[in-house]
Amino acid sequence: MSKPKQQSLFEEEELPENPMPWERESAQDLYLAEIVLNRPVDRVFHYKVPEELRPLLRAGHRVQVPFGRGNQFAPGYCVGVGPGDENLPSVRLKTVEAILDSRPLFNAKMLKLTRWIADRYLCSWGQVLDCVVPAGVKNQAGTRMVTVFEVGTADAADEAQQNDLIEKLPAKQRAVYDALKSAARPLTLEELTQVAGCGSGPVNSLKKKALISSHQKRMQHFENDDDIVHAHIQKQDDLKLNRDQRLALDQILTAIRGQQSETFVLHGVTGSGKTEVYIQAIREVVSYGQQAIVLVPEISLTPQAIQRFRSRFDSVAVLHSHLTDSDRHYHWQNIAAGKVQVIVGARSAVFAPAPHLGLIIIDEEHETSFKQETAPRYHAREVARKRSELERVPLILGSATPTLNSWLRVIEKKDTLISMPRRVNDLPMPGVNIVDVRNDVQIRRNESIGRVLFTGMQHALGAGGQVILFLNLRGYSPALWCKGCGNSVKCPHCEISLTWHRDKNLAVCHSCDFSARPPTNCPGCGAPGLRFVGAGTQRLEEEVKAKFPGYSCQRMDSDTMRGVGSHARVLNAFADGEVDILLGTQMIAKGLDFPNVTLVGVVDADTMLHQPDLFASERTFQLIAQVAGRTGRGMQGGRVFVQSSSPTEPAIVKAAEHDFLGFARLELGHRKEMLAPPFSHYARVILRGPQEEHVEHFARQLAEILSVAANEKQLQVQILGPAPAPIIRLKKYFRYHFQLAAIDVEQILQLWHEVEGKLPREKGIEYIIDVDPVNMR
Ligand SMILES: Nc1ncnc2c1ncn2[C@@H]1O[C@H](COP(=O)(O)OP(=O)(O)OP(=O)(O)O)[C@@H](O)[C@H]1O
Ligand SMILES: [Zn+2]
Repeated sequence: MSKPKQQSLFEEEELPENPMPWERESAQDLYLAEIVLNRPVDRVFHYKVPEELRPLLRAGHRVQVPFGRGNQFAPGYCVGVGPGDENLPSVRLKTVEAILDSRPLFNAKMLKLTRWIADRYLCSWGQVLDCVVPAGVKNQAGTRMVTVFEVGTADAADEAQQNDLIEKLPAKQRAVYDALKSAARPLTLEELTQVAGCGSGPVNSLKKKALISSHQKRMQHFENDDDIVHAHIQKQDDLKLNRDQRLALDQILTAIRGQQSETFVLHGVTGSGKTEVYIQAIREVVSYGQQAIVLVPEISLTPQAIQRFRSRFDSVAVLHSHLTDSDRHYHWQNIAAGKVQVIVGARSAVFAPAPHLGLIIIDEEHETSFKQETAPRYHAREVARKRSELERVPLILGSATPTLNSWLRVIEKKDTLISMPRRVNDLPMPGVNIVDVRNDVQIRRNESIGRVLFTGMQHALGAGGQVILFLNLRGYSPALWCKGCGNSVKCPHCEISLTWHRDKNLAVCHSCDFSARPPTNCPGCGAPGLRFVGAGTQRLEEEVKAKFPGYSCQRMDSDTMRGVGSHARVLNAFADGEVDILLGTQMIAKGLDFPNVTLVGVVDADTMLHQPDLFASERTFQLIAQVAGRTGRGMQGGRVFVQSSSPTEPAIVKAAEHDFLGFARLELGHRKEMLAPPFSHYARVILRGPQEEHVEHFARQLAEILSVAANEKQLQVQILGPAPAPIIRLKKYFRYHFQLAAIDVEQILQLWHEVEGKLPREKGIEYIIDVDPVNMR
């Protein structure tokens, strides 16, 4: 079952060289548990299971075990139980202390899935299991221990004597006794005194007489029931599918009915009605009593999106980041009990403990937020793929701009393509104009809205339409620039320019949250008169308000959307037409469906383009195509203006032409030439430490060891680098990185396993490995 070599704790202890014969008692008689812990080392430890826990302990349980030399108690996960085998000396095995949950948290399939993640993303099984269980489940949030009472005790006197006692009870005690006797379950003191109409005195007296007993019981007291058991929502009928939707659904239904773990790449242009296909596919599995998981990017968990699911199904659990621990615990239990039909959530919802999973859907499959940036560094799409295989259920990857990764799998016929090339109701795709702003007088005057976009906005607003403006930089000015030395002011902890936030008059680092009053003189050369250059969303908002005084404008970025519910408020106001112009960052780029939006402006298409990043082109294409897709969703049509200084850049041109296929062909061509992903796999090793030379030196050392090992073991793994990371300094640490590259990811994994235990350590330097990274900075 488990891949890492099984070792047990006693190996860490000082053992007598040769155990005495009598110590070598038959290991066969022992009942052992395999336990993994939330530590970076991927090892399975053996523990003895005490007699009283034998009938209870199962694989998937969370347990308490003594660990390490000091035998401190630590939580662990039981991944197997059974008789010991003769190869395992029984001496010095430690004993499982307690089981922490009433039921196992993982079934056999989830154990397999998590084991796979540990292997695939080079982390420990314990880390994966610990990441899967929400904190609220671990600390049993929303529950508490209470004392409950029931009649009778274990050491009760004989019956005649007891009856005699009961006969003679004073009225109040008698009332308590009778109330308990007729109760269907044990009662808390509060309940009991209420039913019997007395204080706690009679209860205590009864206890002394051993006529009633008490014990501790864990009870739920979820506070946010109202929020979770959402107010009754007007149910809606499913829509009548158009031809493309029908064909798409039919293919999916065939896979569902055949219990096939097929992966579908649902490539549907923006506004083609993908959600309706998801919903009707879910309808099928729900009719069998099964559950569906729908993964969406966190920022797409808009009220509008949630409403779409809640108005169609009776029980929908939405797992978003604002949930309290107690909400999460509540959801986890309901999902595990099979009471939830549809689970909608961000990345981690891929682990929802649905007992009879029927379908997994990932909407906006191209979003980078499906990759986790801390250990375990899994990609929810790949985890979903594996889960679909283990559970034998289909997986749908939906997007208007699929990743090249998924697209290559389609070309190689590993996944099945479903195309929805038309918008619903035969609405045309919006016309897109690329506006070359290099000679625009307004842009040259340092404004953000050029002449063409300005005229377009006037026209659209004048005709009663709404406008969305997209700019992927928050704050007022992304740089404080010194005329004297030509440098911009950097964060003292990171190699990153500070952004000026005018509302609070702070210079802020968007990487580490450092903030300070902007300096008046250049910290580098001391010259006075720093200039604020470039524009972020705050400055754009100011410009819009000045240029369009008669219209209402709302900014949406992570600065304005801090409060719970603020997202919903703004989007509702926009839907109701109270807001004419919505401007913001990525937050407004995806999934929004407002038919009255007749103009979209991409204020600066080049921001993502000039990043030293393998994926810059792909991301630029996706973002522009997605933003452009927010318009022309109603009968009034729509138009898009894309302001750029690189108007011939293929990613921008192809997005303007709504030509995903053309873009994919072009970009895959480049990647193939470089043998870059998706034609190969990368694993990125990132090192950091307080001193640059040390980090660089250590990076070279590690790269060398890996290179030698690859040669020795004849593994086809190339080492690219090391080099300074694009952000060379972050949060006070210097950073270096290198890539392990291979056609077959297994070769990388094998190489890492080969050297992992033998890699040297260097004081103060930390390193991590990120398999199939999406973040190259
Ligand atoms: N068969 C149908 N008949 C009428 N309207 C439909 C039908 N299917 C979907 N719609 C409507 O079309 C609009 C667009 O659908 P939806 O938002 O699902 O598109 P999408 O493909 O997810 O787009 P995007 O990729 O831009 O998010 C929605 O308002 C939806 O209610
Ligand atoms: Zn910083």
